[in-house]
Amino acid sequence: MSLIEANLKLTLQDGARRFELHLQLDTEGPVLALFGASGSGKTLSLQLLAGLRRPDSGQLRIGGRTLFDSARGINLPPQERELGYVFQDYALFPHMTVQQNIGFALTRWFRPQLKGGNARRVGELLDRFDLADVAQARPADLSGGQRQRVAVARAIASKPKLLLLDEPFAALDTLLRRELREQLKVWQRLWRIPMVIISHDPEDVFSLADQALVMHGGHIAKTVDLHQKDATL
Ligand SMILES: Nc1ncnc2c1ncn2[C@@H]1O[C@H](COP(=O)(O)OP(=O)(O)OP(=O)(O)O)[C@@H](O)[C@H]1O
Repeated sequence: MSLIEANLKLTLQDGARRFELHLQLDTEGPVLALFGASGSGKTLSLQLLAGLRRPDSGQLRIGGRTLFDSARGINLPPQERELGYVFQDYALFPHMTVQQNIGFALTRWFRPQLKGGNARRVGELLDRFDLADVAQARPADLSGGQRQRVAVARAIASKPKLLLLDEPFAALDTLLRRELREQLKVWQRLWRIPMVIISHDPEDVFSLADQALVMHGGHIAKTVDLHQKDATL
């Protein structure tokens, strides 16, 4: 079965500036890289998948489930899409501790305490992501690498069907980048969560993904099977 089946259109207009996005893909993943020049439409594409922006028209199915279909009037809100999102700047809640950030999706405003299986899940993530020592710290008191690990742990806490990562290594130096890339690979294998990763870095693409979607001017200009020996982007 396809992981993502999308045929989505969106036109953005701001004065004389106009951008037409047409995201058309049918892929099994499990790890996809969205690669392309700045302004080619990568972040917009991720926002359409996540439901953070509404396409003008089209259909979207993830794991066989229809999330959007303009003809049938279907548009599931982000919280019902069962997706995890790691934002470029991580977007951690500054007033919450690491533990509360990770547990956020598992709690409700009227019942903020983590109980039973959810508490165990957060404990497991704190250990796995090497964050147990900083569980009670707030994001401002963490290193860049720790913040990134909190963002990934928070995004997978509720066992999403697909994890979306927007430039997850952009804010990190080269050494840390390499280390976290290897970690992400290990986590992906461990939890078997399909992923879509935006990156400018061919090294990320080749080491993490099964398939690269090369975006250009708002559409997918080519799809590259990265398991081919002579694959080029
Ligand atoms: N309201 C708008 N009106 C017109 N064009 C817009 C509007 N908002 C965004 N755009 C354009 O949409 C394009 C795609 O933006 P997007 O953020 O998806 O690019 P990107 O590929 O993620 O770039 P980067 O790698 O720099 O993050 C950009 O060229 C941007 O200028």
